[in-house]
Amino acid sequence: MNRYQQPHWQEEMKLKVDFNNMMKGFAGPVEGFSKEDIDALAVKISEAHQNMKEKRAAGEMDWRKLPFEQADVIKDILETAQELRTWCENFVVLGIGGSALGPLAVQTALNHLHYNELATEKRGGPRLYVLDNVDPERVAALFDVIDPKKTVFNVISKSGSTSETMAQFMIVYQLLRDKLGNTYAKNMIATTDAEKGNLIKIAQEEGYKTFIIPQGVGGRFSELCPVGLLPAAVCGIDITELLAGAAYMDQLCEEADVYRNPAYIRSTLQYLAMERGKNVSVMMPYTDALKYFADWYAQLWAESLGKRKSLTGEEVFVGQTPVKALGTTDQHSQVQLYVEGPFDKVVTFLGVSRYRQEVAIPKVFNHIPGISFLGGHSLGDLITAEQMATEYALMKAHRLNMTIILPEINAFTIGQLIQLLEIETAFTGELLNINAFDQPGVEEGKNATYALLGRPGYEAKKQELEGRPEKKKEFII
Ligand SMILES: O=P(O)(O)OC[C@H]1O[C@H](O)[C@H](O)[C@@H](O)[C@@H]1O
Repeated sequence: MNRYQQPHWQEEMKLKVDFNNMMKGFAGPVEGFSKEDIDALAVKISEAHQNMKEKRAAGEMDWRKLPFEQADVIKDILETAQELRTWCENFVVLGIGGSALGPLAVQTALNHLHYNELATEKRGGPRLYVLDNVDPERVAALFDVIDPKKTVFNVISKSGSTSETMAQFMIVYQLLRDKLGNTYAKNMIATTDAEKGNLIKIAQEEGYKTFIIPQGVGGRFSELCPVGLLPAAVCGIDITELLAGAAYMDQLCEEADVYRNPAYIRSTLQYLAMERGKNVSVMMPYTDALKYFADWYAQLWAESLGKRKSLTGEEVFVGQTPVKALGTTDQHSQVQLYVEGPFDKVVTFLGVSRYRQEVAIPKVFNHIPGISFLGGHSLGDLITAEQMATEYALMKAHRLNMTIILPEINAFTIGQLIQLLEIETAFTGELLNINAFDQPGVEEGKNATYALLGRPGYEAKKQELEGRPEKKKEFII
């Protein structure tokens, strides 16, 4: 029996949403929304719920099945991870966007925060590197610090054709062949679509271990399939707990009543905020462990909701610009803007009730009142007080904000958070009447890259790129 079936564990580890001033009457002054505002959307909400059901039945949202229906895949992942942990010192993800941000977010949340700096015997597993760019300096620098023979490269691409990932793959392929000869395939794992793209074909021809990204699971919704589960398992994260947390949240989000469904209520409030011109959604965790969750959320929210056309073809130009912030760090950088700048933001804080480790501030310098008040508290007290103070400052300035509270950071709560934000994003897409699962704006850029690099068959596209220089610009200054 896994833990999501245990009621005490569920309740104790359940994520909570504090609406701060998003809802009138809950707390604080006036800016938030009333029950009447929400109830006025009752028809829309019930249609959106119905549409979600239909899409799920049609297999368009199979990421919701991931916490429940992958027993064979999980077995394969766990066995592979166990074998790799006996010899692999570095596990390198080659991927970008949805094929990189989830592994990075989960790793940072659930493994040691200075993980990659620890000696192997203390870590009890390989270092994880997520190479999500084609910056030549960064790629070259990786090869300075890893021994390719003791490294496994996990090339991840849903489409199997993303230029950045394929370029990285080609570089690693050559490197491994040069260093390891014909045995190189054991250092390569491919995670991709069962049919689409070049990667699956190469993987099969070259004999790589392969994991499949299921149909109906788009890149930015793929953390809980082998995309995220394999790197997590290899690095010692309890993926069963991660999935149990997601399953638990998924069940809570089956609820049709908006007031009882955590994803629907957050979606509805965001939708109302967008209607009032709140075009920016800030995600601000008060823990370094969730720093990269803000990056993962940024892609999820931006690509899913930033759309020109509605489902019925009208030009709507909707979406909310996601902003990544970190508490307390960005209190000293961005919060001035949030409190006094334009009234165009909704801030979501990610708070933690119990930090996994505490550090006491010693009672020293008692004769200096300006700092002696800190002595005797813990850093956990300080960061929590600063989070509450920022919520208060925003409320006082009538700025919309809400808080998702994790009882503590563990695989079960992280699984919940992933599922909550994915369902919230999909449901917001329904409220906005747009397709939350495509990204036509990005495809255009991908095609333009092919054209600029002269990929055969894209000459026609190249012609379309009016005004784009075909050669590197001569910079004048
Ligand atoms: O996983 P891949 O097919 O390589 O795609 C990687 C990324 O490519 C594009 O930028 C898409 O807009 C993203 O949604 C996707 O996550």
